[in-house]
Amino acid sequence: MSRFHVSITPDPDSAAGRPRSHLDMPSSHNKYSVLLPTYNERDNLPIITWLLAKTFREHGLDYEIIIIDDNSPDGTLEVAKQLQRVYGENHIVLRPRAGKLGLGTAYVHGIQNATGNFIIIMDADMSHHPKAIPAFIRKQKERDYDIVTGTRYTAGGGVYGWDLRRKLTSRGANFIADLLLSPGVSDLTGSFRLYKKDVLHQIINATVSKGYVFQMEMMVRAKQFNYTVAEVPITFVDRVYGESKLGANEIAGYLKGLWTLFTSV
Ligand SMILES: Nc1nc2c(ncn2[C@@H]2O[C@H](COP(=O)(O)OP(=O)(O)O[C@H]3O[C@H](CO)[C@@H](O)[C@H](O)[C@@H]3O)[C@@H](O)[C@H]2O)c(=O)[nH]1
Repeated sequence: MSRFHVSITPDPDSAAGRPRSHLDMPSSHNKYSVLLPTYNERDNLPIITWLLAKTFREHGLDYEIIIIDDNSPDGTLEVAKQLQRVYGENHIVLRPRAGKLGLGTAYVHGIQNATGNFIIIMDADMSHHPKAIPAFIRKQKERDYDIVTGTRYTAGGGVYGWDLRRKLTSRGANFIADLLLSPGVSDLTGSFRLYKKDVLHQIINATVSKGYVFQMEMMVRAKQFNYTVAEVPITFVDRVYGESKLGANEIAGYLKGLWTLFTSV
């Protein structure tokens, strides 16, 4: 007898009598482009890529993963190239840059060659789990929302693994942004979001910030353009491998960007 035991878990969708996904139809022609900005994510990239591919495949969804690496010294790009060989060029697209140019411009760079009609933006460090993506897509389809944004700060959402300083920084950044600009979203600094591509194009063209404040400004612009925004609770789990790039410079840049927006919008 084999020493290996294979356990087959019933598909929750078919168990519930739902159609076997394409995420509950009807627009199965949709394609999802995931933008993954990376800086020193060598250890995280294979895991997140595998989980993304698994999630999309299980639901019969068309997808591509666009990796925007800023010449990471840890060799992230080499890992990305290997993953491209495994998953294929149609599923892994490489959009490297010559140096560390910040998160905001990484998204702009990534979207330029995206072929999906929907764009998903998320971190590559496993703090955003791909298993939440079906909930984003279902929510989008509910009322054909322009944007679905993940929120840590609502019932069902949460943050794990941060120390008190980091929690206060995040809460403080949200509180100040909400006070000054009130874009009507409960998690302004989160970066796990689904956009219609045309919507994201217009928002990005109007967005002037660089770095981490970019996420917050995008919600301000969405409100200006009257786009419909829905929220999905997410659990943010602090990275296990590698380090956060959110240092004092990024925090100062955030506050400066916030003030510039407040005085100009
Ligand atoms: N290409 C590129 N990628 C970058 C850069 N800086 C960061 N990244 C990538 O952007 C993602 C998030 O960066 P982290 O530095 O790990 O962010 P964090 O501290 O976990 O911050 C999280 O919380 C912030 C506050 O709530 C969020 O604003 C942020 O987006 C993120 O979700 C990771 O995939 C990281 O590799 C950069 O300059 N260039």
